[in-house]
Amino acid sequence: MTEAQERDVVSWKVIKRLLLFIRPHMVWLILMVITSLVLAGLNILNAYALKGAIDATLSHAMGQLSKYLYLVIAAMVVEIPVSMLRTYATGRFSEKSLYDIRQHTTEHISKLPVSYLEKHPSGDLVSRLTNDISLLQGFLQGSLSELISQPLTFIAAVIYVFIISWKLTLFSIVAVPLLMWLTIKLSEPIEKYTKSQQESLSNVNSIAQDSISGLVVTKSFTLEGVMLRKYNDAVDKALSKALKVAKVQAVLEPVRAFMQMAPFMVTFAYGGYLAINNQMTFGGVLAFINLLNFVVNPITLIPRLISSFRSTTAAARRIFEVWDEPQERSDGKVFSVDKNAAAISFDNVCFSYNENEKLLFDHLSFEIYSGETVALVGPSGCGKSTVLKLITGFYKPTTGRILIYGHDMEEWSLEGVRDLISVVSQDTYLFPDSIYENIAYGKKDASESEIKEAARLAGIHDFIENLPDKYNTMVGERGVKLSGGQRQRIAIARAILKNAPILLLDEATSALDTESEYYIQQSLEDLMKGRTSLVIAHRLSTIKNADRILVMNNGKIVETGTHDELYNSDSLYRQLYLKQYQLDEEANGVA
Ligand SMILES: Nc1ncnc2c1ncn2[C@@H]1O[C@H](COP(=O)(O)OP(=O)(O)OP(=O)(O)O)[C@@H](O)[C@H]1O
Repeated sequence: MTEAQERDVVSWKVIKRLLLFIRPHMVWLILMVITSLVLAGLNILNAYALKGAIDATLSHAMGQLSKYLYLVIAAMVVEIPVSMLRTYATGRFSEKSLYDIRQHTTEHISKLPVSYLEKHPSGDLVSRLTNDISLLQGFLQGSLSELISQPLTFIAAVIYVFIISWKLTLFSIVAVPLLMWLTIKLSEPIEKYTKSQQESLSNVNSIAQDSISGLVVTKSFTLEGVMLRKYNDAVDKALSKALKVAKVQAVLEPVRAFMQMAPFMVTFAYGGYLAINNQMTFGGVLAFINLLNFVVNPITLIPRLISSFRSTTAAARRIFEVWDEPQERSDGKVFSVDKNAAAISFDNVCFSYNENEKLLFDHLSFEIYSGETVALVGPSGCGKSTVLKLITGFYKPTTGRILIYGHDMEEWSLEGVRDLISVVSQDTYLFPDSIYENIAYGKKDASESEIKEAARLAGIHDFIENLPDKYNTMVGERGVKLSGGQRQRIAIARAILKNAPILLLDEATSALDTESEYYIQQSLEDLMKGRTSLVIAHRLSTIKNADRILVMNNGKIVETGTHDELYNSDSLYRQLYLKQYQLDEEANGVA
């Protein structure tokens, strides 16, 4: 099989998969095709009536003429409801199918593992959801029904023109197969170009999204020019691919125009000759010319249909790539919380993000008991945040086990584990929604009083009440209208509302100034009461009160103890503490 043939087989497989997915709406597609065929049939009927009417007029047969007139009126009466039905069926089929495709894609994305989401720019996924789905839209709204109905119309029209005059038919469409072959060959690169054009557009989207979400940083470092250049480079690449597609389409245009005009030129010349020599009636020639549209149009549509088919295949493949990504597992059980067992236990856990890479955790073992507050410290990059990603099941240990309340993580359902955990991190994400909703996300079906109580405990209620829209105040993407401390408090209120037994704090106060940090620390300490807490603190001064401090280095726990125990010994903790103290002093001195 040649490369081109292999590509065609793959393309058909992609279209077959698309059609199988949207088969619940096939009845509307079938209706769309049937109504298109009826309309085509009516056009042929009109051509037949035209032929009859002209021949009747030329032979002064009044009775015959009125018979054909009634036929045209009857055709019109049928045509009106049928075209209405066709328009509705087209809309219903395409919109319902697109709805399903969007739903399935979004749902699949929401179930993708964090490892996939961390490796793929979100702009790329957004682009697949928007640009690629728009390409499918064009196909489903028009090209697909044409792809099915036009060949049928063509066959019906060819049969009728053959009946009128087989000689004229052969003469007029003799060059068409050659032109069709030429079209198919010329349009082959379109699929490849469209795929890379869509990939470039994804890149444009990613850069745009990153630039917008990082706008504050961009401006503060006066990097607008750099970002703009990056963006323009990406747009230029997408443009050059788009122009390549346009070039191929432009080359196809003269072929299309020739395919459209040539049969008419032949018919005028040869049909006129046959009529003058009484081998055909004038009505027959006129009907032939009229019907020729139904022979020629499907053929001239071929370049556009092939081009649409190829673009659609490229877009569908990009969407299926997402569908084929393995989802997070959804099996496992929900166990009851056994407070006698360690809440979290790492048993000889080995882990690295990428295969063949040095182990980040090398037989890491520790336990955190129910009700304990444990701090995890260690040099930057030693894997503290990764410990949290393993506890929340975002990543799996390469070897070893993680136990939650005595049960292997592998036996737990991931949702079950996550329901037991509240995470508050320095990178507080607020949804582009109201403050009320942002807190309410902590608990399904939370009542208004519960939400306000959580806000009160987080020390943010009074602030919210003083806002013009109070709890209905909208927070922009990432909560740009709020200070770091206010965002942090909303996140804490959300965690309070969730009321999970395990609390994971990932440098939750590191982004705040000392004063805000002090107040938030109070709220966090309230939140920690009666829960099992694992705290990663950037500022070691904030974890002095932890029941135990685990010091991690080179993938293992190297020291364990209270602040006093560790500080008063010759420990890595003491070194880290003193170094930070020195850095803080220097920073304050500069300030
Ligand atoms: N998704 C990822 N894919 C590949 N490597 C990663 C990923 N996330 C983190 N790493 C790497 O794993 C190592 C540990 O990262 P982690 O964020 O867990 O460290 P940390 O101790 O929390 O660091 P810090 O104190 O600086 O926040 C780092 O070398 C980091 O580059």
